[in-house]
Parts: sequence; structure tokens; C-alpha cells
Amino acid sequence: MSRKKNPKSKGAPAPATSALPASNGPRPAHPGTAFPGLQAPHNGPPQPSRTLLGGGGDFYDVAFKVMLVGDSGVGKTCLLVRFKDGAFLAGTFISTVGIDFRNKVLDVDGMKVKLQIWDTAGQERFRSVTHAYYRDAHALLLLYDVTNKASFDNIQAWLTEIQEYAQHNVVLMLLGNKVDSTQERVVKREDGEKLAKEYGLPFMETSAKTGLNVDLAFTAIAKELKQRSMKAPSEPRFQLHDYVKREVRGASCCRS
Ligand SMILES: Nc1nc2c(ncn2[C@@H]2O[C@H](COP(=O)(O)OP(=O)(O)OP(=O)(O)O)[C@@H](O)[C@H]2O)c(=O)[nH]1
Ligand SMILES: [Mg+2]
Repeated sequence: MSRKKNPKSKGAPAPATSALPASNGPRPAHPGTAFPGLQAPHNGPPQPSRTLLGGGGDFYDVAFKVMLVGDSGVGKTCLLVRFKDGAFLAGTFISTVGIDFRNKVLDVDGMKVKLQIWDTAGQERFRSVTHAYYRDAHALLLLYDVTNKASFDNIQAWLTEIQEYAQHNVVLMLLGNKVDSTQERVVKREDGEKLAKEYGLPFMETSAKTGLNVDLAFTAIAKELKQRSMKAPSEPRFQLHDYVKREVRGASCCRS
């Protein structure tokens, strides 16, 4: 992934031209066009089609683009790495440059759902790069860091940005990350819940370090997107809020 040492401790900003997808997936000609399985442009309802992606043998029925957004350092890259590889990136914080993505195919109730997950740079100087990608996102995971009050206070600004640049029907979820850091916590779970309720968002606390609720966050998004993509769903409508409330684990719990 395109990662760069935190500029707070090092030199000049990298040029925005480094904001290209990495070679770990298909390289789109334009943002949001890397969906061979999608029949509709941008974020219109994707039509199922069994597709073989690249040489990796990744069959899928339907594909969606999910974006991770939030302040620099909240743990977007770590969350993605935890979900994709089941590992935690400990040690020196290496800030993402521009934008990057990883693919993961999930089995959602018998259907192969491919998530193309875009990991954005939280740093202000890459904001214009990120703006260009919002338009094609089917879902957004908006993160703050429970040990960083400013990242929580900035959620409102992120929501304004999302309102301006994302599709009006984008699936949005609020995540309070780093709940393993109990000593350093400054944002209470209730505060996150209150904010989420105010904006009508599903909410959960996560830890990229322990894996708490990480799979759940992506699975919930995949279920919602899959349901939306089906013209005449045979099963009862998936209720994202109810599902999250039912499945979410507390920070004191050890399950992921
Ligand atoms: N304790 C703890 N540390 C975490 C967690 N997630 C991320 N970190 C640490 O927080 C720092 C920032 O994580 P990143 O994932 O690189 O943050 P980011 O949001 O991608 O930051 P930008 O790329 O600059 O936008 C790193 O030092 C991680 O090790 C977590 O769940 N728990
Ligand atoms: Mg990052």
C-alpha cells in the first residue's frame, strides 16, 4: 500500500500524483471504474454477474466500493489490514499518501460479494484527491479515534464533506476505533452513540489491534449493499441498524 512516514516527523509533502491505486488490484482509468462485475456506472444499483477478477481466481457475483474516511491517525489503514489480512500494523505510524485500495470477497448468505475498499489519506493536504473518489462510493466507513477528542469533534466536518461529495444514498457507518486503549480513552461510547443517533447512523466501536467488531463492520455493509442491489429480494429486507445493534460486541469483550 502507498504509505509514507508521518510528515509531522519528516520532510516535504509528497506530490498528489502518488495518489494512484497500488498494484494490488486492478488499476482504474478513472476513480470508481474498477468494477468489472458492475453493470451500472457510478453507484447505481449493481447487477449480479458471476465474474472472474484478474489472475487471483476471485469469483464474485456483485461488487461494491467502500471508502474509509476520517482524520489522519484514527486507524483506517490498520482497520483495512486487519480485515483483509487478519494482522495488526504495530509500530511507527506510517501515514497513507493519497489513496489506495484492497479487495476482499465475502460470502454473504450464499452470494459472493466483492468489496473494493479504498483507504484514503486523512491528512488535509490530500483532501482534494479524496473528494474525487466519494462520488463512486457505495458505502463509507467514517472513523474517529476514541483516544483522540479532536478526531471525534471533526466528525461533523466529515459529514458535511460527505454530504457535499458523496451520493445521497451512500451507506454510511460511524466507527470509534482503538477501544483496546482503555487507559487513553477520552471519547465515551455513549458520546459516539449519541452522535450516531443524531445523524441516524449505525455505530460501533472497533479495534484494529484486537480485531473487535472489524469483520462485523464490513459484513454489515456488505449485507446492506447486497440487499439493495437485489431488485426483488426473496428474503425479508435486511435492517442494518438492527443487525449492528444485535451483533456488536462491547469493548470489554474479547471477541472479534
Ligand atoms: N491501540 C491501537 N492502535 C491503533 C489501532 N488502529 C490503529 N492504531 C495505531 O494508530 C496509528 C495510526 O494508524 P493508521 O491506520 O496508519 O491511521 P490512518 O487513519 O490510516 O492514518 P492516515 O493514513 O494518516 O489517514 C498507528 O500507529 C497504528 O498502529 C487500534 O485499534 N488500537
Ligand atoms: Mg492510512
